[in-house]
Amino acid sequence: MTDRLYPVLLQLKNRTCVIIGGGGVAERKAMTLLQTGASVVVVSPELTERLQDLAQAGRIVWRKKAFTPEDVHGAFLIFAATNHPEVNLAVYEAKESGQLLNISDRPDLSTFTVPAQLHRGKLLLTVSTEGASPGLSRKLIEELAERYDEAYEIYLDFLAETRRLILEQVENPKRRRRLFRELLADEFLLDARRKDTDRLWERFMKLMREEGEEDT
Ligand SMILES: C[C@@]1(CC(=O)O)c2cc3[nH]c(cc4nc(cc5[nH]c(cc(n2)[C@H]1CCC(=O)O)[C@@](C)(CC(=O)O)[C@@H]5CCC(=O)O)C(CC(=O)O)=C4CCC(=O)O)c(CCC(=O)O)c3CC(=O)O
Ligand SMILES: NC(=O)C1=CN([C@@H]2O[C@H](COP(=O)(O)OP(=O)(O)OC[C@H]3O[C@@H](n4cnc5c(N)ncnc54)[C@H](O)[C@@H]3O)[C@@H](O)[C@H]2O)C=CC1
Repeated sequence: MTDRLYPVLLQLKNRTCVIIGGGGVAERKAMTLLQTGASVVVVSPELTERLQDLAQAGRIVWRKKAFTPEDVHGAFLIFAATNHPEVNLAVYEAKESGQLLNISDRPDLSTFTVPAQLHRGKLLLTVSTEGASPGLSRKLIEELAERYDEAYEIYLDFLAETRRLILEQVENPKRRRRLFRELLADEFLLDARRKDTDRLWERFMKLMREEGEEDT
């Protein structure tokens, strides 16, 4: 296997992301980009209603025009999402070296494709089929959404916080590892599901006490 795609998670805060096209696909990309804190620019003579609202509210910048090569200037990520394959190819030609480009109808020419995604607080699940079936990616994410419910948001916040405390307070590496592993026991998730944060923290304190005793 030497043609695999490599998954990465990009930090986009305040980075300029330029979307060429203002239809349904552009809208979907804009919505997920906005959640990252990216600066979103949309180049298109027309926009969907939702994109128009975002432009009006100042959440995206709208360049109301047909694409010209200088539109990609300064972009960290570029999305070519017009309904004209020749325009999407012109974006490909305009791309400067080092810029990352997604072309909605040409995964073969794209530097990256976008997976289907599910966020549960700090937990992110993604599914990709290397372009074989975006519909299947979406379907699998819907299945995962049932299994990995909203409780994971509370659970991940708890794991993040306890991890911080353990790294701060527990020096013995063996003990640390044991604690991290024990925090993955089902009962913590079940408490999170009951939204019982008091109980979660009681359990954690008990665990810390017991672990401390084992070492002495
Ligand atoms: C290669 C890729 C490039 C990219 O966009 O990055 C690409 C390409 C294409 N998509 C097409 C169609 C559809 N795309 C979706 C949905 C999504 N498409 C997404 C990603 C990707 N789509 C990348 C690969 C991802 C992977 O590997 O799995 C998702 C996951 C993420 C996102 O877009 O944000 C998002 C889930 C949204 C969600 O979770 O809600 C649906 C279903 C729906 O809308 O319900 C359909 C109709 C059903 C079908 O066709 O299967 C077509 C044919 C267009 C035509 O008919 O002409 C092409 C072009 C081609 O295949 O060449
Ligand atoms: N990646 C994906 O998930 C999917 C990809 N597709 C592909 O994505 C493309 C776009 O799909 P939709 O958003 O549904 O199309 P759409 O027809 O709803 O929107 C196209 C947009 O492109 C704009 N546009 C047209 N010419 C332009 C130009 N010269 N410069 C700038 N903007 C221009 C139009 O104003 C319109 O806003 C199609 O090629 C389709 O094959 C379709 C469905 C899903």
